[in-house]
Amino acid sequence: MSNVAKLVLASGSPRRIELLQQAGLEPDRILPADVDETPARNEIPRSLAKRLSREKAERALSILKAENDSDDAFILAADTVVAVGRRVLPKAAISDEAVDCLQLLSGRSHRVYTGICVITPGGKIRQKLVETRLRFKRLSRREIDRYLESGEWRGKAGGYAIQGLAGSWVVKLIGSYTNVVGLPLYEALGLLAGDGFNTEPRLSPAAS
Ligand SMILES: Cc1cn([C@H]2C[C@H](O)[C@@H](COP(=O)(O)OP(=O)(O)OP(=O)(O)O)O2)c(=O)[nH]c1=O
Repeated sequence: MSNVAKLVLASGSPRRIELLQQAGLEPDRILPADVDETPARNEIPRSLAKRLSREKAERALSILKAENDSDDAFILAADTVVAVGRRVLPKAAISDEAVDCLQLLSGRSHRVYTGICVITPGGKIRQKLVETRLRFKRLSRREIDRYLESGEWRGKAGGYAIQGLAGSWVVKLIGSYTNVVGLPLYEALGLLAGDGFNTEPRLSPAAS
């Protein structure tokens, strides 16, 4: 199957680009879509992730439409939320926020939700919500302080990045690992393929 359609990733997250590349896909265009990520009153974490992924995809669509460039585009957007019960953890911007998150996650179970949204060239909207459950080991104050020095927490939901140092804190993970990093590959490719986008990897001979 050949692809005449193009893939537009509605995200500024380098992790999402890398994950798509890992699956052998290269977005034709990257269109970061800025949306207000504040949870609505009483909004539960899974609903937030789903709503924001759709808003990001719709924002990208309106940009493409304004440029008259939406006809052959599959738009893919995602939003990742880390939660303890109904509580949504912030995307840590300052170290105090990261400390609060890490103290809360220490020795506890939590969930990571990623909402994914695909808008097809015909304007169909497909959504999925993927959940991963994790448990971290207990973190000492010293471990948290060392982690802060790494800077890996910056801009990450829940104040950690599983693909870095925090990977060694995982006692248990149930579900999709790539979901935690920001884009559940199995489900995202499934949504794209379900509407006719060719998700076969574009292999380069030197790939290792
Ligand atoms: C929990 C976790 C999150 N993250 C990242 C993925 C996302 O980039 C970020 C969650 O924020 P998001 O709002 O989902 O994404 P973003 O603002 O970085 O990018 P965009 O809205 O443009 O798509 O946290 C990791 O990289 N590793 C992890 O282990």
